[in-house]
Amino acid sequence: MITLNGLTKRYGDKTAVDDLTLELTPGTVTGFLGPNGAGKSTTMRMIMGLDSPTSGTALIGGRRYAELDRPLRTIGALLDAKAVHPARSGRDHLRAMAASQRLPLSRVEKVLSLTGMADAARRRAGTYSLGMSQRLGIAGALLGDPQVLMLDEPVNGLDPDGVRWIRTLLRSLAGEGRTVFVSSHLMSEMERTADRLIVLGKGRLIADEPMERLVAGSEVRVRGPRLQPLADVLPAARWTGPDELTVAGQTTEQIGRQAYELGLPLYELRPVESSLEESYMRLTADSTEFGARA
Ligand SMILES: Nc1ncnc2c1ncn2[C@@H]1O[C@H](COP(=O)(O)OP(=O)(O)OP(=O)(O)O)[C@@H](O)[C@H]1O
Repeated sequence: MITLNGLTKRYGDKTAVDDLTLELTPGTVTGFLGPNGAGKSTTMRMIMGLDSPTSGTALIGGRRYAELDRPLRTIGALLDAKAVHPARSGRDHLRAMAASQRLPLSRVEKVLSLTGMADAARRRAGTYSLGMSQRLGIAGALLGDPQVLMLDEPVNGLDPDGVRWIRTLLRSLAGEGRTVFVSSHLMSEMERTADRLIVLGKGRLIADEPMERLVAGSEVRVRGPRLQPLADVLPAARWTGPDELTVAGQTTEQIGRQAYELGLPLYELRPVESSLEESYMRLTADSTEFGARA
């Protein structure tokens, strides 16, 4: 469990993370989204004690990172896959991590095989591709068999097999009852992987929703031979075909009743699922720091 309470980080007059309060629960993959510069990495760094909050707290299982005894056993994180000594082999890197926290060396072999890195473990980390570095970073995060996993952009640089591997791994870790917190810019991937989504914009929480609610139909598609009277009474309706209207902000029940009262036959009346990407673009329209303005 990760608990953020009023978490805030200011750099000079810039507020990178603004009064963030939320709880990340076990057994769930929580996706962390937001435009570039929204404050995702800063939030994760504060959870790991790498940045200190200006105010508020970030607790893991009720304690600050610095208060954890052998933290790798409580929380595993991948924040920067390239933060590995390039001359060290993957195996030696993990062995040093294990030794630093008195973890059994058998865990090193276990996580190497879990991440598909056993064959590459003897090579120097400096020769790894980005995908292999990501796998080594995930091996490090899993080393202490922690209940909480936090991964910043873990699918960056992975090929489609690697992306699928991460998805399956994160789902199974949450299935074992762990808390999984993962940031990504890949919407379609988040849609398949996460149960819950947290969206940040300019440091502020702008959405915290179960995935199914974010992609649930927020518009209704109506088809029929004579829809003009319906279009006249529904200001939020727009024509999306010669015999088709798309209506925002109304339920199928409300529209069905209106059509009945106007005596209009309908061929089709159904909620339209929007993709996560569409919902995300709507939510963050006002929060992109670097977006092009028309
Ligand atoms: N050490 C720092 N000094 C000054 N400003 C910083 C520092 N670290 C981050 N920032 C600023 O804080 C804001 C949030 O940055 P952060 O890296 O947390 O965003 P992000 O959501 O992770 O972005 P991205 O998706 O691009 O990785 C940005 O405006 C960034 O420029």
